[in-house]
Formats: sequence, structure tokens, C-alpha cells
Amino acid sequence: MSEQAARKRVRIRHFAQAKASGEKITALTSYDVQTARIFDEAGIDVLLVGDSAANVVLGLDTTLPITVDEIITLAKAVVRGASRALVVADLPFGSYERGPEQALDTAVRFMKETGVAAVKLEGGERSADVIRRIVDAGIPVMGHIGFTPQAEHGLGGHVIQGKGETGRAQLLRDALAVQEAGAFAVVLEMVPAKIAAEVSAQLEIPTIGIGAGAGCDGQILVWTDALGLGSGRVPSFVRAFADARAVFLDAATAYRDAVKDGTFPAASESFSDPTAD
Ligand SMILES: Nc1nc(=O)c2c([nH]1)NC[C@@H]1CN(c3ccc(C(=O)N[C@@H](CCC(=O)O)C(=O)O)cc3)CN21
Ligand SMILES: CC(C)C(=O)C(=O)O
Ligand SMILES: [Mg+2]
Repeated sequence: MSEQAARKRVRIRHFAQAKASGEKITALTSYDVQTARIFDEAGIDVLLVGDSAANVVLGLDTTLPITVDEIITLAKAVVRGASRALVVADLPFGSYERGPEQALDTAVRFMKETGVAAVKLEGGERSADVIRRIVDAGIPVMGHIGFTPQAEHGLGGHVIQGKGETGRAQLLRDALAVQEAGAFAVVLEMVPAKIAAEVSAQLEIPTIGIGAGAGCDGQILVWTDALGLGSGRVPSFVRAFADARAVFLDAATAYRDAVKDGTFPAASESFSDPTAD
């Protein structure tokens, strides 16, 4: 979105404007105040407190175990670090599946306790009633369709969605259901670029892609993937824009060496008592 409005807070209405003007929307995940401050300064439009924190922060294999309380703690920190970016929090697995009333209770907790501007939840047609109930309460909702990690066991792994005529038709139905339910934007995860472009052209709300090609209205990546901090396997759709892992490893090693050989701390990094010298 516009650099001219660089310091003005990103609002939901700016998403429609960005879609209309063709300006790409930029998003990264964030789970703490330090990265929130940096990404906000860089002009990233959306900071998502993703349930990917389960993997990235907590070291879990899937996103399923992370709790509402855990994401709320992280979301509060991200909100404190963001002065321009729109902060969105993922509703974790188990916190909205029981239906619209449970979903609204969870969304209200996020709004009361964290200061995020919107919540995100997974599912297209299957989640339309839930999206509608939250939106009707005045809480903006970001949808998330295609590969939905909370359903990875049901989907049979990290499987590309929207393939073939059946997949394409389902993805379009999901996208339209999310829009119709009142979402202000929708994440398209792991779908063929051609289908994602088609969905993006058909929708009035912007699409934010991850593994969904350049035809989306915006892009999102998990920040540790985007900055090259991860040490494990990263999805093939990721581009590492830095080698943060090497920076961290070199710094920690240099610190270790300096302590071991006695060169840290120097006198200037120590306190003196003039009355005792
Ligand atoms: N670090 C990180 N990056 C992500 O993009 C991400 C998370 N964590 N956690 C939550 C979900 C899970 N996502 C994932 C995780 C793995 C693949 C993956 O490994 N994909 C393979 C193809 C399928 C496979 O072999 O499992 C790929 O090469 O892209 C894709 C998306 C996306 N999200
Ligand atoms: C990858 C994005 C879209 C997400 O849902 C997450 O980080 O949890
Ligand atoms: Mg997520």
C-alpha cells in the first residue's frame, strides 16, 4: 500500500483501495515486539500473529496444539510494537469450530485483551456462518482458504489445493463464501498460480497469497522463512530475503569466543568506582 501514507495507520478500508488501485498488499507474520517494530518501520502493511507460532516459536510439528491464551500473549506484544501496520491474529484450532457463538466469544476475547484490529480463521464454505457472526459484531475477519494447516490431517498433509476441475470449483465456492460472509480479505495458501489469479480477479476483496503465485493482490510469508532464520525444511514457495540464521550464529559465536578469551567485557563495558580507584 501507499508509501506516501507510510506513517498513517493501515485500516480495513485501505484494503479495498489497494485492490481498486492494483497496489500490492504486504504482510509478514510477527510474534514479538522486536520484529513488530522492525516490520512496521519497513512499511509492511499487515502483521499476522499466526498460529504458525506453534511451529516457529514453540517448536511444535503442527499448528494444532497452540492455545488462545498463548496467541493472546504474543498478539499483545505485536500490538505494542506496531504503530502503522494492521495487526491480525489467527484464531487457533478448537477456538471456533463449535459454531458462531463459540467463534464470537473467542474473537471478542482477542479484541478485548490484545488490541488487534482483526482476526483470521481458516475455512471457506464450512466457516461462512462463523465469519458472518463475527463480522456482524463489528469485528473484521480475514479468511484463509486453499491449504488450511489446522486441517492438515483431514487434507492428508501439505497438499496443494484447487487442482483439477473439482478443486478449482471448490476453491471458487470457498472464496465467494468468505467474501459473501463479510471478510475484508482472504489468504490463499498453496494453490496453483493460475487458479489464484482467477479467484483474485473474481473477488471484490483482496487476496493475500502464500504459495499462490504473483496474481494475488498481496503476499504473506512466515517471517523466519522470509529472513532465512529457519534451520529446518522450508516450503518451496519461500524466498529467503536474508540469511538471518548466519547473522545470529556468527554473533552468538563471537560473543562466546569473547567471553571465553576474556576480551569481553572491556573496561569501557564495566563500571568503575572513582572513590576506590
Ligand atoms: N515456517 C513456516 N512456514 C510456513 O509457511 C508455515 C508454517 N511454518 N506453519 C504453518 C503453515 C504450514 N505451512 C506449510 C508447511 C509445510 C509445507 C511444505 O513442506 N510444503 C512442501 C510440499 C508438501 C510437502 O512435501 O509436505 C513444499 O515443498 O512446499 C507447506 C506449507 C505453511 N505455514
Ligand atoms: C502463513 C499464514 C497465512 C498463517 O496462517 C500463519 O502464519 O499462521
Ligand atoms: Mg495460520
